[in-house]
Amino acid sequence: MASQALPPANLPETAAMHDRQELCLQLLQNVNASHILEILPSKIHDNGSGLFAKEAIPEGSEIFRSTPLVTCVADGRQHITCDYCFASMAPNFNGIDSMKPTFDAIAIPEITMCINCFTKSFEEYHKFECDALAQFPTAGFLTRMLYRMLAMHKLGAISDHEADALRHLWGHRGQNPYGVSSDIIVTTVTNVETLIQSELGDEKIQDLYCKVLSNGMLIKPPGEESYGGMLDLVGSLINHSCDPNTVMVFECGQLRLRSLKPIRAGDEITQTYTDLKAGVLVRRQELSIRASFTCSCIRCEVEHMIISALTTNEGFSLNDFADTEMKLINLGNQVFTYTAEQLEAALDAHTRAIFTTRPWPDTLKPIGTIRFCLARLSNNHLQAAMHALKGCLSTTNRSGPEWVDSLHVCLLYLEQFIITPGAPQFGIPDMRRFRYFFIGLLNELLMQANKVYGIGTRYTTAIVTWYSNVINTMDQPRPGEQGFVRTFSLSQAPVLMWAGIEREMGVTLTIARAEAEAV
Ligand SMILES: C[S@@+](CC[C@H](N)C(=O)[O-])C[C@H]1O[C@@H](n2cnc3c(N)ncnc32)[C@H](O)[C@@H]1O
Repeated sequence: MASQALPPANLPETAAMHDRQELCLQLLQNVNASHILEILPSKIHDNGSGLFAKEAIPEGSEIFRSTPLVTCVADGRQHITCDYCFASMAPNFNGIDSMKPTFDAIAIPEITMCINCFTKSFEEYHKFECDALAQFPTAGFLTRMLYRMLAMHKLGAISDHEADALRHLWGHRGQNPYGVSSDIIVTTVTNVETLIQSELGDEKIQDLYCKVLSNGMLIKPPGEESYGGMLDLVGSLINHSCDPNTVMVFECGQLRLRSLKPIRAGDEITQTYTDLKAGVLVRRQELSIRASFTCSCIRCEVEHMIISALTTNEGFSLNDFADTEMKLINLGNQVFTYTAEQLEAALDAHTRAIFTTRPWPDTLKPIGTIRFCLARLSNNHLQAAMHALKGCLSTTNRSGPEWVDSLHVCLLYLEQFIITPGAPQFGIPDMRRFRYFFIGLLNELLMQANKVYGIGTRYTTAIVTWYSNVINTMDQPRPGEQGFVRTFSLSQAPVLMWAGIEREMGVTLTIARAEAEAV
């Protein structure tokens, strides 16, 4: 049912979602939940709401599926990705074919769509959105989501309870949500109002824009750049932690929320709003700019203590450290403007500027990311494999999406080396050992990906195909067969030694843990 006024004014502006329990129940009824959930005052911060588990949820399970209120393709991908179903013409980053959907696209001004999707989107919003966006081709994805929501509102595609819920989400108006200044918000709103000819008026559109900026989330397939953005009403109620207990997966046009660890009845459900491959200072900076808060989760507090101790021992300041980390991240972002030698020299210069007596510790972020950059730039498969392995094993955090991502990228480099090893060199373990190490890690990737993303998703299906192709070429014992765990560990030791990685940074396979528990 269409709402004529968005949103109805039956509560003060400041009322949080949990103050409207009947609305909360309606929102939760509209998602396909596998576990009982509730919306209550957040335990993490003051005033706002949060999503809570009402019953225990095991690790690696689906919590709910929801169709987002609005989705939108990412900036720069408008001409290669369908702006309705997200099918993509772009090659995916790892070249696994089953991850690449195909479609018959039609290009309309500023975006591309599958033929069938065009008809559906025309009815839902395109009728009004298309001409408006053609006059504002530089609009970023969050602004395009605002256009879309206003077009949807005009066409009656936003229900009363959705409009009501939008009203009670946090918007950070006046606090530069997503780092967007008040001036830009006003200009954007004036543009949108003229182009879409919404009858809502400045104030309500500004409010809605701030809610889009504060609650819009990225759609990011595993291991790839973001495809787009979405606003999901229940998803928007999930607060941030740098040690989150859930992950959002976008699959078949739907948001799937999955548990990353066991969640007890009464626990608040959390997700990350930031890249967990960054260190605490950069994460806090990013969260403060984009989401207007300082994270004080346990992981942040512990990491902060470690860095503070380093600053005292090594004689540099927290600001020096944050600046250097930013410089290293920028090196990684501009990786293709360097040669491997130049990148190594820049890494060395930046880190020596603060760590004068010893190298940047291997487990301190963002060294893992830089090692992957070195792997990318290496024109020698052996060097690339060594850098990638060091990058992958530089973290002690061995679960969740970041670990899946690291394992995946590392395995691509190891596979290249195994296929084209080059002339044997002194100190390199024999290829048989390398293969056992590789298949053990690939099996680990499969098990971790199933847990994080769920069995049968596009990603895990592609990993299954990869694993099946490789396993056929392997000698026995294979993962799951008697003797494999021992063979893996005998193979891992010389590989780590060759790469100069401490033995204790090696991988304990999930199947090894299961085997040990069974004894
Ligand atoms: C997407 S909303 C989350 C739901 C929000 N609590 C509500 O009631 O609508 C994001 C906002 O919640 C607050 N928030 C989320 N996680 C937080 C955290 N860990 N610490 C402090 N504030 C947080 C911030 O104000 C952030 O901009």
